[in-house]
Amino acid sequence: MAKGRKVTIIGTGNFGSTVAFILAMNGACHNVVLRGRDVNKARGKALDMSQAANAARQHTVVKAARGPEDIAGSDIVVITAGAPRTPGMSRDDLLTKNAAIVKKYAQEIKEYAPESIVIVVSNPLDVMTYVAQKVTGFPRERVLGMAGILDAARMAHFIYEKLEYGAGQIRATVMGGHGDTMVPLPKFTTVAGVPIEDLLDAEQIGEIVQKTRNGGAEIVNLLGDGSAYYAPAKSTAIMVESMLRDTKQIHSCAIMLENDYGYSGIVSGVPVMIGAGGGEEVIHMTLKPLQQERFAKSVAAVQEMVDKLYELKFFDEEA
Ligand SMILES: NC(=O)c1ccc[n+]([C@@H]2O[C@H](COP(=O)([O-])OP(=O)(O)OC[C@H]3O[C@@H](n4cnc5c(N)ncnc54)[C@H](O)[C@@H]3O)[C@@H](O)[C@H]2O)c1
Ligand SMILES: O=C(O)C[C@H](O)C(=O)O
Repeated sequence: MAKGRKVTIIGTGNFGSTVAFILAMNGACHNVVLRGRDVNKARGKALDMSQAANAARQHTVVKAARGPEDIAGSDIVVITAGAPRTPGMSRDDLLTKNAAIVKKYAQEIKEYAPESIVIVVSNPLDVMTYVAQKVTGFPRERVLGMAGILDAARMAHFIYEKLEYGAGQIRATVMGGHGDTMVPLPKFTTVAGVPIEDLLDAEQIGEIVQKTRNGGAEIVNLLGDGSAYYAPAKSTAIMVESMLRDTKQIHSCAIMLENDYGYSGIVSGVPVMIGAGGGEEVIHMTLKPLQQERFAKSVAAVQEMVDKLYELKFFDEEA
């Protein structure tokens, strides 16, 4: 029998479970594997989702990993393990805690699924993507971070709130890091092809940009005990399905920059063409000086956290 496509989700909390559920409901692949700290919990969720797939007449089977060896043969591995922030915290406050978790699982992926494509979602997203790329040593096209699709979806929603029309037709663009310095790009944003600058005034657009930057924190404050997961999980599933179906569509993703937008050796969010090979090509847009300046600020914020990890000797073999 031909080998089916296999997607492993590491971390079976709110985010990981929701990504797995979306993939199972869409029949995105043959196998979804849940790798969690608590094997019985992962088994319970896997059974529940496999039964849901049957109800949906889908062929996807969800299984729990009993140990790291069960991730072998994965086409794609999504790392969702890590603490979420709670009210009053910034994503950056999760740096050292989540870096250790991502490092552990990146080592596991390197050993057991060396041919896989890795999608990182744990926060702070850009630094965790950097950690996963350095620890696995995979080429940059096989280590991507998910954030830009989510941030653009939020921006689209806030545009809809102002306009009260156009839902589903709004194409927003956000680049830069997934933090307070992210760079929403109104000049690359349209409603059914109409530039938003023809529909909203500068003050309204400024409010949308600010709401987009604050989109994650708004939900953290409302939930009280964790962060958003429905829109993040759907955004991740879009990336997974783009790879499985080799769509070659462009999405904003975090990737190690190599002579892109004036930077090398640091991760940030940029438009990437996604296909069967992962992030197959970084797409270069012409930025205006103010946009370039904002992007530079965002890259510098990520670089600062990466430097902190080097100061802590985090990347040394024995650390
Ligand atoms: N990139 C994005 O846009 C985005 C969006 C939402 C959430 N996130 C991030 O995703 C991560 C997960 O969020 P969530 O809502 O699923 O949180 P959650 O608390 O529901 O689940 C966290 C998962 O990580 C695992 N985990 C925690 N500590 C661990 C450790 N020391 N070792 C191994 N596993 C450990 C838990 O067992 C659980 O499975 C967080 O870091 C959050 O900030 C990112
Ligand atoms: O805001 C968070 O901490 C989680 C995530 O990065 C988000 O944007 O929803």
